[in-house]
Amino acid sequence: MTAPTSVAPARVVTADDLRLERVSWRAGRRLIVDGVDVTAPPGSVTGVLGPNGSGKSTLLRLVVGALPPAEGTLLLAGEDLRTMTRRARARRIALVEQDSPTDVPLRALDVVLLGRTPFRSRWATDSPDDVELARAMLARVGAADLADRDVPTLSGGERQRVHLARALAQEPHLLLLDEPTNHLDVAAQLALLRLVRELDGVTTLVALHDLNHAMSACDHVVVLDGGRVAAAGPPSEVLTPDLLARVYGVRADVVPHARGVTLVFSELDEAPT
Ligand SMILES: Nc1ncnc2c1ncn2[C@@H]1O[C@H](COP(=O)(O)OP(=O)(O)OP(=O)(O)O)[C@@H](O)[C@H]1O
Repeated sequence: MTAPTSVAPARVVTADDLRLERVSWRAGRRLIVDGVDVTAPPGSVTGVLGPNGSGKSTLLRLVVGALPPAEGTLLLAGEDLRTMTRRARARRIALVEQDSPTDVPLRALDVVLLGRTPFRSRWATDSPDDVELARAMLARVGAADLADRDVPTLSGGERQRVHLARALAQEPHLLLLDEPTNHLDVAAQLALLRLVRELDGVTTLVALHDLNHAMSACDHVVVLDGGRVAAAGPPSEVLTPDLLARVYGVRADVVPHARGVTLVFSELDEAPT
């Protein structure tokens, strides 16, 4: 695996702001996402946090249009996402799911080229520009050497990078990442968080379990609990020991170090050392 390189995107993309107002989604009679508000300014990184089953993935799937909201307003640069065509949404929004399909019999480069589909006419083949962009995005996520590998033969972390490269090749205005550090080793996690921070012209919504990653990578966080927003704002103001005890049921100690603070977790009833 080669180290990530800093290849600039081929085109400058203008980030869009995202506004969700009172967005809800039901599975049967159960409210899974319950009146959620999110405001993500252009170019910002917003962390979507919360315990297992709190509604993070569902919220991302509502934004990308994979699920129809039951209620609420979803605006991308002021445009109603509910009335946008699938193709128009795909030209503006890219999603990397938690476990993207892995059994497609394609080379990694071909998977990345799928990111260009919304910009091509139906029968057009890959243009040299598209291939160049796809290779640049593989390089950007440190996976240039995987271009000719068959995706089913890749490891979990390698596939994760290929799917991220596919999303970047889509040149999205809004990038949705669901647990992007899953499967990645510690160096690759840090490289990914740096890449997310350094992306120009993209607004990012990222579901994360690692709250220290949220502290270092996000401008804002939205903490979900049972489908509702429990707290929202800058991570250092939101991720307090009180909030973490209430929402996650854990004790959190805020430990200062040379580059800021780290949250150290223990079970609530564990005696302090
Ligand atoms: N299609 C569905 N039908 C029924 N229940 C669903 C459906 N989709 C999601 N749920 C339920 O909604 C809740 C929220 O799921 P979601 O995947 O959004 O949570 P999450 O916060 O992303 O969880 P995790 O951190 O475990 O990935 C869960 O209890 C899940 O079982």
